[in-house]
Amino acid sequence: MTMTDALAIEVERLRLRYGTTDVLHDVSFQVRRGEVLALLGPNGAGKTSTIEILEGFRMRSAGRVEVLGVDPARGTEQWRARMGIVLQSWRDHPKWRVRELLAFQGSLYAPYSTAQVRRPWDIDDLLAAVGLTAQAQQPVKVLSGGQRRRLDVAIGLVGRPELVFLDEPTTGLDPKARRDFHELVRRIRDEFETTVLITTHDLDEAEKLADRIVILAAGRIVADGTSEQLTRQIAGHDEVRWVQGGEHLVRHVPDSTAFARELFAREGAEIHELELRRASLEDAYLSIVRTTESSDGDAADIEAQTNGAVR
Ligand SMILES: Nc1ncnc2c1ncn2[C@@H]1O[C@H](COP(=O)(O)OP(=O)(O)OP(=O)(O)O)[C@@H](O)[C@H]1O
Repeated sequence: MTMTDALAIEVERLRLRYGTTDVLHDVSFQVRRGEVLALLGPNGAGKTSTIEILEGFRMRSAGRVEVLGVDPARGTEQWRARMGIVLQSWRDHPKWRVRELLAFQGSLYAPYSTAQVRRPWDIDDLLAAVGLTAQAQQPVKVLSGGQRRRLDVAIGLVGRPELVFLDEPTTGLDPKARRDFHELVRRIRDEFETTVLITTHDLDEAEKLADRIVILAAGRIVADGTSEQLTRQIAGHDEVRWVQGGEHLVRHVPDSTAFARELFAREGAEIHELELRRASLEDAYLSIVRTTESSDGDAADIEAQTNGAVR
């Protein structure tokens, strides 16, 4: 296997311009096969535009892009059959019954079945995996919002994709459905080594699911690393609270456990109501995005921050 075979996605100095506005500026990142990558960023950062370029739905202005070894601008039907896509917006198939729609969508992938990957996914198994067995015979139009979202996910997975794009897949799902969905993503990664690129505004979800996180802000990559690496990047954001001599005290420190140990060694029995709060991915995300926004879009500043980001 060459280095390129080990990568599902390679993006190098990608640029996108709408009219006179640059939306993506020299975006570079890679996704390894079998990896779950979360693409995070504020509204309007350029996540959907990036994904649409990778899917072959939008032309780039400059840069090099390879998805499953192919330039998406020249992607064939055979290449497309190896990918699954779950878009933000609903598809309109109101009269179809759930099982019938999935079976039809699945049949489109049958010609692309290989000895290694049997396509499509067994429909009853897939219905069970997304929690729609009870709705199998219902028309799509009577599904609730969350059930409809599960069906969107099932449509994205029915072709047993090597790579799946999930654009905010859990919006509108209840907590149980969200947890089931997380299990499903782990299952397709572990059992089928599916590569997953997910966009989400739910940082807890990104932390739980993603092997790696890329943050896009104002069309630039401002961080790229594991959740732990990103969180460590904002060292000094752990919070320690305690009561001593009737006084409520708060400190922000790089390592709350080490600080508490030292505090106890020094003050011992004087310490009451000790609380430690570790910096979360959300703290890291907000800090990274805030720094980017406060630099007022100055390219030189952003370049300097990007060089300092975890890579
Ligand atoms: N067809 C278009 N013509 C002009 N500008 C566009 C077009 N599509 C998107 N944009 C602009 O490009 C920028 C990036 O949009 P994009 O939809 O990629 O962001 P996003 O990160 O996916 O946002 P969200 O989190 O809100 O979905 C935005 O400023 C948007 O207004």
